[in-house]
Amino acid sequence: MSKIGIIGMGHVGADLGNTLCQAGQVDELVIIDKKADKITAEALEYQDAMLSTNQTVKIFTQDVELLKDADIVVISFGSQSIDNEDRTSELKDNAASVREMIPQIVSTGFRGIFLVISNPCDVITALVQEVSGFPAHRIIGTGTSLDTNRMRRIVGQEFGVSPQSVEGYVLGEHGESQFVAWSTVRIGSQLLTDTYDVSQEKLEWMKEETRLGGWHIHQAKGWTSYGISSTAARIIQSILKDEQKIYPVSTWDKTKDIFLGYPAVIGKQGVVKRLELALTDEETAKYQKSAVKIKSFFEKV
Ligand SMILES: NC(=O)c1ccc[n+]([C@@H]2O[C@H](COP(=O)([O-])OP(=O)(O)OC[C@H]3O[C@@H](n4cnc5c(N)ncnc54)[C@H](O)[C@@H]3O)[C@@H](O)[C@H]2O)c1
Repeated sequence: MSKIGIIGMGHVGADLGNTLCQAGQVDELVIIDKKADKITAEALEYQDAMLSTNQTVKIFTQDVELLKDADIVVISFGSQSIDNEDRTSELKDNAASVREMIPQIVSTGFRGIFLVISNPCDVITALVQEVSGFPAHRIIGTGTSLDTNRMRRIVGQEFGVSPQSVEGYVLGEHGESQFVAWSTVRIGSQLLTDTYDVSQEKLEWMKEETRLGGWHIHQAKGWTSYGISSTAARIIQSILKDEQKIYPVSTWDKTKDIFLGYPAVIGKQGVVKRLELALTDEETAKYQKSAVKIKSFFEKV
């Protein structure tokens, strides 16, 4: 029996709930939002849609107490204040929501895993850990997993291969200081920078396109949701099925004492272990810069 809670059922939370229901990925779903009418409507929509896909997921609404025995609680609340190209503009409102909601969830006796999507993702993940008091391995932010998918899409397009055959990671902040760790990027099993005649300008352009990936979508439709909800669904599956798959999630780095995007093995217990990448000196410096930035925002909340 698997049970997932989603707190914050806007574009992202609602899409995630739909993804989980359509795939029959969970047995029970508890959905919570400040907007009670929207929650009622989403529950009805999920039930209507599941008739066509022949899935059965029990939907519960607006009851925090039911999270007591949930496997995972997803944090996807948001504020409307997101500024173009600055995810940190949501910090004040989302930090207030963490302080309002996390103690309520913890006081139910919940002992599962928090999966954090809300922005600024790394800072909110760190705050959820601090407020919950949970061990760091049970707090996971989606981190740079979506950015990594965007990088794979762009590299695949540029080099004429399926993005699914592109491996590698975007690391650091899910935000402006993120970077592509080119020392990890492979097409097939071949290192991109060794195998292809690729200029520094081209690498820089692909990195910028990756960073701007969310904003291109955001500018046109006002939000992004399918990419992050399917990414979150994959992480949820790795936890529920103890798959031990590797995702570049926002995870606690003990040497930096903060959460930021780095590949980790994800299983039933949350973060099983972090990889040990052999980054170049330049990449190590960029990772450090991201850590300093996230920490400085964390210290403000
Ligand atoms: N990590 C990523 O890669 C990624 C990608 C896309 C969006 N996001 C973030 O996800 C969050 C949600 O985005 P969205 O587009 O769904 O926003 P949205 O504005 O559509 O929805 C936010 C929802 O949260 C609810 N809410 C706010 N405070 C709450 C609280 N204290 N308790 C319960 N519900 C609360 C609101 O009522 C609203 O329904 C934002 O922070 C956004 O920046 C992250």
